[in-house]
Amino acid sequence: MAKVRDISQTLRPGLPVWPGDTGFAFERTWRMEDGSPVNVGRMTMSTHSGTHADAPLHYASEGAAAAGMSLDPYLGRCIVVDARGVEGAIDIADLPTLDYANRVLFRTWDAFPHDEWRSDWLPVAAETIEWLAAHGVVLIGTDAPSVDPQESKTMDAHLAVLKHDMRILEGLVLDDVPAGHYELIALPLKIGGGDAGLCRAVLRELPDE
Ligand SMILES: Nc1ccccc1C(=O)C[C@H](N)C(=O)O
Ligand SMILES: [Zn+2]
Ligand SMILES: [Zn+2]
Repeated sequence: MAKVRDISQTLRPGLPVWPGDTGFAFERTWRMEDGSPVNVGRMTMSTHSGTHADAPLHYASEGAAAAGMSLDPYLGRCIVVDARGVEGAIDIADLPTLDYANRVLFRTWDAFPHDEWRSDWLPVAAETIEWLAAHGVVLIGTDAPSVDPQESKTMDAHLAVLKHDMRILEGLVLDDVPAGHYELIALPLKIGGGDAGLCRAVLRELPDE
């Protein structure tokens, strides 16, 4: 049985979220201790909480919503790239050989900041996204909260993704994942009108080549 690595954040009260965005809340609305036959809960959260897939609607008013996105980009062979130590932004020079992988996941944190909001993440340069698109890449993932810097107003990386109709995963947890090739499985929730889709993202080890 091929090893499966969970690369998803745990959604929980206190989950660090984008400054000013909706915090994660969970409450039980039906309780067995109150005589209900079952326990049922209710969640309140931002669409961009935790590990998620941006929908094109997030960065383009006419873009596809989460429920309407093809699942193909979120299933298949990928390469995990260790980008730790890169200064400024992930540039083309920081890329390894991308043989046999049209999905690229970037690890940027030494240790994923599970308990604090960090705004100093490593973004992906728009030129890098253009280069990746030219080499057949259909999905870019990162352990950062965004492919653009927090203060970006021009959203250059997202707009490069839009131009080539690529897809994005953000908020991955790659601390325990060695660089290399894996099978990615990260299906976004089918949210009608959603600007993003929460994912349970995993990597499955590939058979020895
Ligand atoms: N929650 C937000 C509120 C306002 C502005 C951005 C966000 C984001 O989460 C960024 C998003 N994850 C992105 O795709 O870059
Ligand atoms: Zn997002
Ligand atoms: Zn994004």
